[in-house]
Amino acid sequence: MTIKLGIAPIAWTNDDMPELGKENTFEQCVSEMALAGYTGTEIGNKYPKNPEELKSFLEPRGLSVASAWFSAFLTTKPFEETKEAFMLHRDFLHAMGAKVIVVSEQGHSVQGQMETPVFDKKPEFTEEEWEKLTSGLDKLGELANEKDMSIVYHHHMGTGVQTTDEINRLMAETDPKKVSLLYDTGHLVFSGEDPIEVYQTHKDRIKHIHFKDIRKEKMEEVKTSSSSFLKGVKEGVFTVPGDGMIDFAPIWKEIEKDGYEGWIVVEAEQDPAKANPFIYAKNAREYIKSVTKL
Ligand SMILES: O=C1C[C@@H](O)[C@H](O)[C@@H](O)C1=O
Ligand SMILES: [Co+2]
Repeated sequence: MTIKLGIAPIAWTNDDMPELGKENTFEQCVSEMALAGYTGTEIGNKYPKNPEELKSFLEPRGLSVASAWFSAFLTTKPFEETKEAFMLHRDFLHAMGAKVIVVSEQGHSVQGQMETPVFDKKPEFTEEEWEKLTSGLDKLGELANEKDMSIVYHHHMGTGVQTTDEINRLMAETDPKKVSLLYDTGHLVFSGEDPIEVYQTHKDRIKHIHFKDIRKEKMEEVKTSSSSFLKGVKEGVFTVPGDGMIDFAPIWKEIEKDGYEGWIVVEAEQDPAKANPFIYAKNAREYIKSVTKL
C-alpha cells in the first residue's frame, strides 16, 4: 500500500457536537468528498451501520473506509466492557476493508465537556491507570491482529495522552507489534508540541495520519480564556491544511523520507455554517497537491 488521501466527515457533521452540521445529509457528505478529489473516508454518525449498505453508497463514489474512531475506557471501566464494544467496532471495520482501528482513551477525558478548560483540567494518569491503559491496549492490539488489523492510538487534547512525554511513555510501555500510533498534526500543535520531533521519534510506529491545521489566534484565545476543547472547535481553532499556521512541507518531507504507507486523512472540524465543508475540502485538496506528490 502506498499513501492514500481521505477526508473525515467531521467537517460536515460533527459527532462530538451533533448540532454542528445537523442539516447536512450523509449523501451530500460522501458525494462532496468524492467531488473534491478524495478516495477515502472515516465514519460519521449519519453513516449506515450495515457494511453492505454503506458499501453501496461508497463504492459508486470511489470511496473506501480508512478507519473509524473508537473510545476506550481502559482506565475507568472493567476491560471486558471496552473489549465487547471494541470487537463490534473491529468487525465492522474489517467488513469494510479497513486495516487500522483508531483508539483513544476517554477515561477522565475532558474533550467532550463544554465548560471544562482544556489546558488546565486535562487528566494526568496515575501509575495504576498507566498500567491499565498500556496492558489493555496491548490486548486490544492482539484482538486487532487476529483480523490482520492494527490499532492506532489517537493522542488527543483534553485526554491523558496529549503531550510529547505522554505519547513517548505510551509508545515505550506498549508492544510495537500490538500498538501503533496515529499522528494528528492539529492536536500536536494545539498542545504546543513539535510535530516534526514527534514524527521522527515514532516514525516506525505511525500507521495512520490526520492532517488538520490550526488558526493561531483562536488557539491563543483558548489558552488565555481557559476555554474548553469544544468551544475552541466551535470558534474555529481547527481548519484544513493550508488555511492555518502549520507548514505541511517539512512534515511531508518526513513522511516521504521515511516511506510512510497508509492513509492521510484530512480532518478539520469546524462549524459548517461558517466554513462550507465542500469549499474547504477542495481548498485542502489543492494545497496538499501543491505541497506533496499526492
Ligand atoms: O480524530 C478525531 C476524532 C474527533 O472525534 C476528535 O474530537 C477530533 O478532534 C479528532 O482529532
Ligand atoms: Co484526529
